[in-house]
Amino acid sequence: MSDYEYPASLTHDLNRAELLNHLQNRLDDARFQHCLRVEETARTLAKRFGADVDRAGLAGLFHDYAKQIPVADYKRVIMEDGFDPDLLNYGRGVWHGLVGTWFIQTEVGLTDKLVLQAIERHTTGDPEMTLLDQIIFVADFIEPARTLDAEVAARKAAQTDMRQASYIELKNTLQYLIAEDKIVYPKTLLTYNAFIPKEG
Ligand SMILES: Nc1ncnc2c1ncn2[C@@H]1O[C@H](COP(=O)(O)OP(=O)(O)O)[C@@H](O)[C@H]1O
Repeated sequence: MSDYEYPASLTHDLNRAELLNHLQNRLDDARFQHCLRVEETARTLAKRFGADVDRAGLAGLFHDYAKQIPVADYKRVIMEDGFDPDLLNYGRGVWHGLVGTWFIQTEVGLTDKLVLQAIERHTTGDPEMTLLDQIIFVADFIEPARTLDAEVAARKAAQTDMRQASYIELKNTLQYLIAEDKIVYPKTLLTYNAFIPKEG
């Protein structure tokens, strides 16, 4: 198993064992293992594209911290802590990124804005996604346990082109949501428009 330590400036002095303990308090083992794989994948992508490896690893490790928090807790935080009430029309799939960072700040104490932003954007995307944001967005989609056609195609694209890899993921997510008659958080559509390859 990987054993990366992160700079105290990013973790507020939490060592790796303490970080993993926080994750394991909130996640079942399958989801925890996924987080470790996304950490590894994010670090690889960050090295490949010259992004901040520690921020990528830490954001990858914590991206799904809030994935299994009870719906009632989310609803309370959305209603009481200044979130857009429109979020109540969506579910945990959308909340664990956009609202999940509230739990990460409150319970773990991580405060690095770039790490939190990458986690915030990892599910819905954002038209303004930075390279670090794209790395977390894509790492979640191409970690080694992902084997669907679109995931394999995105992994191949991510050898050279993070915007193309992000685009493949965005297209797949929208196709999936529509095929399954699921509600679409509109920011993903705006992100798709921003990432669609330009002609010529
Ligand atoms: N724009 C969106 N609107 C509604 N649901 C979405 C949107 N984008 C992603 N989702 C759904 O949210 C869930 C969590 O997505 P994601 O974070 O990518 O998966 P995971 O956390 O399992 O790696 C998935 O079911 C996904 O289809």
